[in-house]
Amino acid sequence: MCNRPTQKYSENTYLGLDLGSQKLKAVILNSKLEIIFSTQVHFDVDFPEYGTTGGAKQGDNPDEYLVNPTMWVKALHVVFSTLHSQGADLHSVAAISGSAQQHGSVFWSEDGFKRLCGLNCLFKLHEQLNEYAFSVLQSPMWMDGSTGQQCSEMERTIGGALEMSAITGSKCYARFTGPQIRKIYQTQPEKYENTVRISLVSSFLTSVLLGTVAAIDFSDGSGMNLLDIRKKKWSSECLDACAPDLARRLMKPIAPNRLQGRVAKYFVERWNFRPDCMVLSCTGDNPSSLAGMLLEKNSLILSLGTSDTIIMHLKHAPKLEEGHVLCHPTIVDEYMGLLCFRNGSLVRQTVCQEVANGSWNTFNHMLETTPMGNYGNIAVHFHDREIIPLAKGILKWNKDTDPSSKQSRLGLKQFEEPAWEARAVVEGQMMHHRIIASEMGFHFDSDTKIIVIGGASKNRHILQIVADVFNASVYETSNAEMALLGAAYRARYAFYEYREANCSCRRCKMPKGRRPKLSYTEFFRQALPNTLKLVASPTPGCEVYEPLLPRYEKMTYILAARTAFSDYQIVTAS
Ligand SMILES: Nc1ncnc2c1ncn2[C@@H]1O[C@H](COP(=O)(O)OP(=O)(O)O)[C@@H](O)[C@H]1O
Ligand SMILES: O=C(CO)[C@@H](O)[C@H](O)COP(=O)(O)O
Repeated sequence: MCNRPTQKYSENTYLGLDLGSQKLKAVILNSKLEIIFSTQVHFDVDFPEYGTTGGAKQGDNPDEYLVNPTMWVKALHVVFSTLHSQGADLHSVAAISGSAQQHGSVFWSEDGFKRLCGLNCLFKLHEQLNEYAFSVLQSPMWMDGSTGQQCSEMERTIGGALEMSAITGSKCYARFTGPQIRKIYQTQPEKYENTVRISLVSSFLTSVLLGTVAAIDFSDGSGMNLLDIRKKKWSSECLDACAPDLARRLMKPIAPNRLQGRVAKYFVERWNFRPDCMVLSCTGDNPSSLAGMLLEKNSLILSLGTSDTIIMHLKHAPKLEEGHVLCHPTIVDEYMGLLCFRNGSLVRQTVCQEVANGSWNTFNHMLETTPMGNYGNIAVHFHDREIIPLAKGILKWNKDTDPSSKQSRLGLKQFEEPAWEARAVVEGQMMHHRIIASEMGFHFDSDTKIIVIGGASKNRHILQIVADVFNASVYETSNAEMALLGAAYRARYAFYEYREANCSCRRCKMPKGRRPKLSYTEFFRQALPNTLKLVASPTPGCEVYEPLLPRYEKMTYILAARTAFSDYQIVTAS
């Protein structure tokens, strides 16, 4: 049923959305930036009809991870309906923004484009943006690692991995959208031909809110191997190396702080949004987490969501061999560094299931009753093909394993105690994160602050291992949902900027450069209390990890060599 808009609301509010791997979450903040409404949809649990595990379905090839985009549309409908039925006054929402898993893509058909522009409030969103709206119904999502061939082809055309990284901030990575688009173009050419627009998951979210296809923002656009991150334009060489007639399908990219438009009439008529409700570009979940934090020097964010990621602020864009440089989501012409580890929460969850019957309490008890260093028992758990290094498999060593022996390549079948398995998975992951972050140039010292966010950051036992392995203090924020809050904060700041630009008071009539407009950071430094809380400090004796780090690294080399060899065998066999 369509609603007739009411015109009164008590205060302006701000809506943030986060379309993560496993859930769609929403939050409404009041003018004091307090959460007044929130809701979420958990895909695996709430939508069993889509048959997802961890928010995706495996394709024919074990490295393929796919999502039917109509699931996300349905989730959006359910989230808005729930907020409305909770009694949220959606007429008070002055601005909306969102965050979404990075790299995934959505392929709009011509029919879908028309349906999006003509949404009818009498029907549900997913009754209109259904299977006819998308030319590709199995969209690749960030966990997909099946485009090794396309990565090599694109890099070769551009002049090598370093050249690709110099332009786009990253060498080609299998989950990045450019190689994924190339794979669709090569393997399903008729579907590519029938695609009028391509969105990232974040710009798909913006598109549904706007009722037309939205531009891709620079920050999330940096995760495609297509954007020149310094010139802030699509790189014509990269587009040509990817697929034909791509610029039209992607449209011009846009600054993350640019307003994309007003909310679609559909939302006004169906859920009583006000017609002038502003829609700011949605962006990737990692940039959005950075927007949710005011990071100090020496701090890095460790996000323990579905993936584990490390996020840091960079003033300039270094040229890297591994890892990613992205355009900063809130500071023009600055950058962020990102490392992503595919084997994060889902691996911890699997081991928790195996050794503790899925109970985090039992798992935590196991962590509590085992010592730092785990008596020398180390495990590498790359259940899925890891991103850095490209390696898949599980390898376990104990203190007696000789790295130069033949046996070290096979490792142990299992440890003697289930509790050692529990500690080994978490310690191994954190050793891996530390090694790769150091290789990327992050210098850990006694001033280092690690700020943890994401689903697993509520687990204090895991956080203690983070503090010990990194030998650094670990802080949590009062709300671990930083990507979600970052979205709502960006909406809040966009409304402030808009007000400042359009205010006609004497102060605001001053010539531009003299107006004391607050930057994003200044605005939130004033508006937000310091929410960081120390939750774990390194335990005396944590130097025990120093000799374990090179052993762990050696184990990852063994798995990487094994993976490269089996890839080589597949290529030569075909
Ligand atoms: N108490 C806990 N201990 C460890 N991990 C947890 C705990 N609670 C939730 N998690 C993990 O958090 C993950 C989800 O994190 P979240 O940030 O919500 O995901 P996303 O944003 O990627 O959809 C789950 O896969 C789960 O394993
Ligand atoms: O691929 C990346 C970053 O490069 C992932 O971090 C995705 O952005 C998914 O995020 P989560 O759902 O795991 O938080």
